[in-house]
Amino acid sequence: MPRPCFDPLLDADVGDATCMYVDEYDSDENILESEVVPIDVYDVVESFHPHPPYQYCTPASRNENARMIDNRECALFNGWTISRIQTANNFTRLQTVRRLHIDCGFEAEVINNVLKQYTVFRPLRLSNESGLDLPNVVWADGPSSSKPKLPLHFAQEFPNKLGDIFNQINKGVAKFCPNQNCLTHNCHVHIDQGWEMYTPAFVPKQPRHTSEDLRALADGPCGNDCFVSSAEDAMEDDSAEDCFLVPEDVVDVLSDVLKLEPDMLPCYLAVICKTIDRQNGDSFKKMTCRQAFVLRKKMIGDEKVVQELDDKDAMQDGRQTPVKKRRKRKLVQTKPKKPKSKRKRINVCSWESFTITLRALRAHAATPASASASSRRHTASGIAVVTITVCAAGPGAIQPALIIQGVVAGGVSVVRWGVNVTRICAPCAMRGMLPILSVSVFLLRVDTNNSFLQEHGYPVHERRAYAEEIQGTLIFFQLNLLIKYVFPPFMQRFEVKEAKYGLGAFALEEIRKEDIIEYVGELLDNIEEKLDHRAIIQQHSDLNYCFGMGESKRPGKSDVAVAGTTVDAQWLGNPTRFLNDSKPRPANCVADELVVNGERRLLIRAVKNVKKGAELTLRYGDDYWKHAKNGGGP
Ligand SMILES: C[S@@+](CC[C@H](N)C(=O)[O-])C[C@H]1O[C@@H](n2cnc3c(N)ncnc32)[C@H](O)[C@@H]1O
Repeated sequence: MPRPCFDPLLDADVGDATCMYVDEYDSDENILESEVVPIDVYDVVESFHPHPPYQYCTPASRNENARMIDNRECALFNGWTISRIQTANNFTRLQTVRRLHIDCGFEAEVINNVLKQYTVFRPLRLSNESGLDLPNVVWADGPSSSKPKLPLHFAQEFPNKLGDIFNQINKGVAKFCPNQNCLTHNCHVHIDQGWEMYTPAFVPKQPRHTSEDLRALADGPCGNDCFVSSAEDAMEDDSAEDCFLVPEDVVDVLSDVLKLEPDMLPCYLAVICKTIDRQNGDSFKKMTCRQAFVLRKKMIGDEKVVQELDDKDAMQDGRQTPVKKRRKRKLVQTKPKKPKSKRKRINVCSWESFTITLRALRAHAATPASASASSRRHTASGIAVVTITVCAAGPGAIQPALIIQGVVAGGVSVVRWGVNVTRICAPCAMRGMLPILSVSVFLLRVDTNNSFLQEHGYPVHERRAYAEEIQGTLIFFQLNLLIKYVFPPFMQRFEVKEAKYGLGAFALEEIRKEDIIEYVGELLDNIEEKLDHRAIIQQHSDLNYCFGMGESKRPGKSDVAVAGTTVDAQWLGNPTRFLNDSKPRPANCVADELVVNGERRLLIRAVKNVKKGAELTLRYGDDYWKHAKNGGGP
């Protein structure tokens, strides 16, 4: 029955059309309470189709994957802009259309047909709630056929011991969200869809080589006390007394590393253990390759290796060819090899663009233990355990193709990446997919004697807090890099190398005026909270990668406690983090702030042509240096 409707705002009876009755009933269906709620009514045109609701996983660093597509890569839509990129809106629209074409694979003609009805194509994204179907956006009504679900068998259960290195690593790995737009571990969208355990957990590797195999594998001794040159003493290795001189904490590190890389050459093991800098009156300076060799032998046990390999053979024989004769292994003492000239040490990665990332990793591993940018290559006491997940990814495709794991010790990489990444990317490209390299990095700080804290005189409470955080604890961070056509255009054009002030970014080819690259990093929501321990590291290392947005667009200006106003490239970033201050000369780049798809982003834009080999620079501004003078850090 129609009831009169009184709008308290209008103080008038407005009839039935603009209000709704909300009634509460008792169990006998009598109205207990009735409320009249005014409602807004809009005329809906027949052609209106509301955009279906969708959800993003909310990334911690939403701008991480925003590769800007320039007109050389995609010139198709240039005519669509009113003028050259001048305004944030124009820019956003152009980027959006280019992504539709390049990243999402829509034909230019299809996009054109949809958009040509607009004189100037209208913003494709009007607000946070409406807009564009970007790749990897998870739709509320479930993934469409073009967005394959991650198979559930990726979920793995594994036993964990508290305090064990694998426990620590796996805690971080378990909830890593595979979405390239998402850097959140506990991303509820993916977890809701049963993707919690996307990344295979770290499990201890089984050794495949006996000690003597390792001697045979080494190309030659790396120095006088190398385990290879001491092969003649091999028989006495078991009772080698100098191994008892290795302190317990160093032995613990060795034992942890052996769980990750049981077949690592003792010379590399020694490098890692050497990074534990014991000053304060302790006589132990470094582990020798021979000590590492003997300790490995004691920990792993050659008989166990042989037994396990035989068991594995037996299992395979049982499964595949019952009649196949089992190959018996024997423990043999190999003859010592003739020492060759000094072995060429480590060739980590021949894939140049990836080396940049590795360099950054090494810097991370080393930073807290070093006093300045220039010395950090030499003083290092960290181990980074690196997982690289290579995903074959097209629109929405998120299946990891390969996982590479390894260890990077501060200053020295001890991983030999067994896989040429281009090989993996090639088939993706052939299938018309965009190869995406997604990198997760786990940095394990090993600073068991707090030496750097003591050295730098932190007050006791801070020391404890900091030590708790880093000592034997996993500092977990991830990098998601979108790599297209194997070499990402921006990485190809930059080179990070030694500059006047630490590392700097140098042009590998001429960079033209108005060329752009995004400054990416973690988008910090609450500066005061999140910069807590960063401040210590920044102050200590004298390096600050925070870039303030809003009023100030300079690195280091990070004291604005407003959501999303600082991009911190300390742990996540691209080579723009290495742009140094041009002072006192004018800079060749400036930073622009843009709102792209409703999110604040920073672009570094060349303001003049930059010649090949020249350093790319910015003006940090006086505030930055005032800040640094007053104790550095944010
Ligand atoms: C955003 S980082 C730039 C990359 C840095 N050079 C590195 O090695 O990682 C900013 C830091 O670089 C150093 N820096 C950059 N420009 C400088 C300049 N003109 N003079 C002195 N130090 C500078 C300062 O330590 C500053 O905190």
